[in-house]
Amino acid sequence: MSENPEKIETRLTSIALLALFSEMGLGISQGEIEVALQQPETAKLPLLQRMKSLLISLNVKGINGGVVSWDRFDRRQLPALVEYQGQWLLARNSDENDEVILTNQDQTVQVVSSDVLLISSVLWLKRPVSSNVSSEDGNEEKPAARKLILAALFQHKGWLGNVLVATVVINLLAVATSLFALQVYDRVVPTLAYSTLATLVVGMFGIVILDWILKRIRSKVLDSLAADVDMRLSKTVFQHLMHIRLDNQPNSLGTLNAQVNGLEPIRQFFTSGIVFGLIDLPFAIMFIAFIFVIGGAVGWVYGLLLPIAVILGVITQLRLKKLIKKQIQRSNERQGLLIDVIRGSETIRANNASWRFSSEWEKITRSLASYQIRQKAISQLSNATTGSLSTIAYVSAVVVGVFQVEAGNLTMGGMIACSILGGRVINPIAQGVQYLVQWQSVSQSLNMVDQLLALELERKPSQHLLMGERHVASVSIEKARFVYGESPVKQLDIDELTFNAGDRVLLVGPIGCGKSTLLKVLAGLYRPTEGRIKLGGLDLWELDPQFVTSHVSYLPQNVHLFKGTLKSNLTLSGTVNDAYMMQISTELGVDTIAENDPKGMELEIAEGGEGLSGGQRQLVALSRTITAKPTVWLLDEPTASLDGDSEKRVWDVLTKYIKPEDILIVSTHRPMLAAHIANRVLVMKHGKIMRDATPSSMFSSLADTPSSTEAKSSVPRKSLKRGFNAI
Ligand SMILES: Nc1ncnc2c1ncn2[C@@H]1O[C@H](COP(=O)(O)OP(=O)(O)OP(=O)(O)O)[C@@H](O)[C@H]1O
Repeated sequence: MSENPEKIETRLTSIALLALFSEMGLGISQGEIEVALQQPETAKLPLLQRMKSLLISLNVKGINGGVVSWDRFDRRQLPALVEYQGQWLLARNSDENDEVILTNQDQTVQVVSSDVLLISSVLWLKRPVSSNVSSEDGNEEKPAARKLILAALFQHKGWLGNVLVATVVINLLAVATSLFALQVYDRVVPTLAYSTLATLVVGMFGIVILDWILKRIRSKVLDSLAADVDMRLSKTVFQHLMHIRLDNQPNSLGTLNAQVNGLEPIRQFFTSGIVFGLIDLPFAIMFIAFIFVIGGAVGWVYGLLLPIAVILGVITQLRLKKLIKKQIQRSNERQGLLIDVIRGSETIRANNASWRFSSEWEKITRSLASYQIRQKAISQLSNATTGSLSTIAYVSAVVVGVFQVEAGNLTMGGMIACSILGGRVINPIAQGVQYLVQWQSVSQSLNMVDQLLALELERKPSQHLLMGERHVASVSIEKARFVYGESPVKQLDIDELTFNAGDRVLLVGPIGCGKSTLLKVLAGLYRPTEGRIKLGGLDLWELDPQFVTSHVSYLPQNVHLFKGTLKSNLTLSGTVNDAYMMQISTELGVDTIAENDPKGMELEIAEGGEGLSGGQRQLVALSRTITAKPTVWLLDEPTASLDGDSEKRVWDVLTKYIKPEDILIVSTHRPMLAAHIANRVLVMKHGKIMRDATPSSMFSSLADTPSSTEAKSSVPRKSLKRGFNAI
């Protein structure tokens, strides 16, 4: 849409903007706004562009905004500025539903009925809900993913117990190695007592075998534990994903993908990593105590290494925090772009737009690479420093040991035993530092999974679900409003509408008027933001979803087929009788798709339905809908991709299978062919029902009403103006 200069006579004042900015929590003074408003180059710009440059000059970023007419504005998005009696005034919600509180320029307030604002414009600004990995104020959502992991691990406390015992024994065996060295150097070497040596060697041999067995058992237990935890978590997350409210799904596929896949690093960290860390680290402290016992002051060397290494790990972690957050965001953007490009490859080629996506890809990859290089540099610095610290600790321990030997506090054997034990201290400490560093990525992944788990489900898990009547005799709408996400524009605004058994309804109206939205809301795919949808007198959202889907069938405008066979796509729900499916498919002409293929109904379908034409896909979807035997048929442009003959055939088949008591609602831009089965026509505009009449009274004028240019041009210019995305 090109932006026509909008002739907004009403002057934006610093007082009105100040009031709105303070409501939004933006700390901007009136003086700053005055200066920004007085810039001559912006004075002649259309309102939205002016607002944009105003925000830029005020250095305010990340704000969405737009201008809409009051009757399409979602009032829950107040406060906003409303054009009223030649002034922009701050409007806030009042306790009374039909009233709005306006703040005048002189700071007095007036309460007006929302009806008086019907023709007013609304200028709304909003900070988008942060899609960041964690909230800026650190006020994180409850750690659902952490809880899930701990619960999954806790379920295996028997296994964890075994691992614990094995690790304790393995560590104690390490003490035996150092005692072996102590005995050999102090007892065997001075006296050449070979029998003692032989006994010690036999003992050590047994210890080595035991150590080998225990380590094998431990790794097997941990691997199967990890696999089990992974399975449980993936199942929970996938189940959640399958039941998220559709109108609540994140817009970014890259983010969604990362949220689902975020479990991988978490699982690895929590199972193998943390189990080792939790057990090995306390043992490192125990070994330091042993070194104190054997080598006295030598113990201080390792005692000092531990806090230094922990400080190093914490500092590294803090340095990585912001970097990893940005890296994940960029990586999600890249995944989203990739998915978009693969899906839209034909459009990209046809429009010669590859360069645009290539340059976007390069831009993201470049910044991602720079984050990765910086992240690697920080991690490697930490690894190298830990390595050097370990060597310094070893050398220092030897030097201190020499003085201890000189003072007669330590024998040669004791010194070697201390060195062996020192190695057992250094390893877990170095590992601990690595875990601290890894924690940043793991914690970001945890936040991603948390965000996914925080998305509202279609039905609350604890909700008591109702089962309706066997026959659904009516579908009704009561004061239903629907808005997409954070949008301030109501895409559905219907006070009362009832469909009764036997209704055959044509839904017509200009593009984007809300026909598909209405069908999705009626199908229970989108939950109305306000109001209710009733199925057979019961609230659709309190009914068992299986009951809803067994009565209501929705045919989407854009048909999606899945990887599999033609048959598996026709019988998607898995509850369809094969003979019935074949009968419907033959009547619709779906069987002709497989006619020339030796595989017949087992014809392979690629991801997204590749391999079938648009019309063929529509026939497959229609077949699915008819075989579902619904009571309420919601068809969104059912014949848009079909030729004249196929369209006629589809209507004949539909007429045959729709029972007299069923309810049929069809959204269409080509009403004439469907008109013969309709007994009611609804005309929509701006999410509202403008006319509800019989076909006979409507069709004489329909040719130039609903989807025609007249309908489009009759949209008041002010009703929906442009918005802008976060800048
Ligand atoms: N997922 C979405 N997020 C945000 N806005 C949306 C979304 N889907 C649709 N809209 C907006 O909602 C409005 C109604 O869309 P809808 O698809 O219901 O129109 P329609 O009458 O079915 O159009 P058409 O005749 O072209 O199919 C449009 O203005 C559209 O921009």
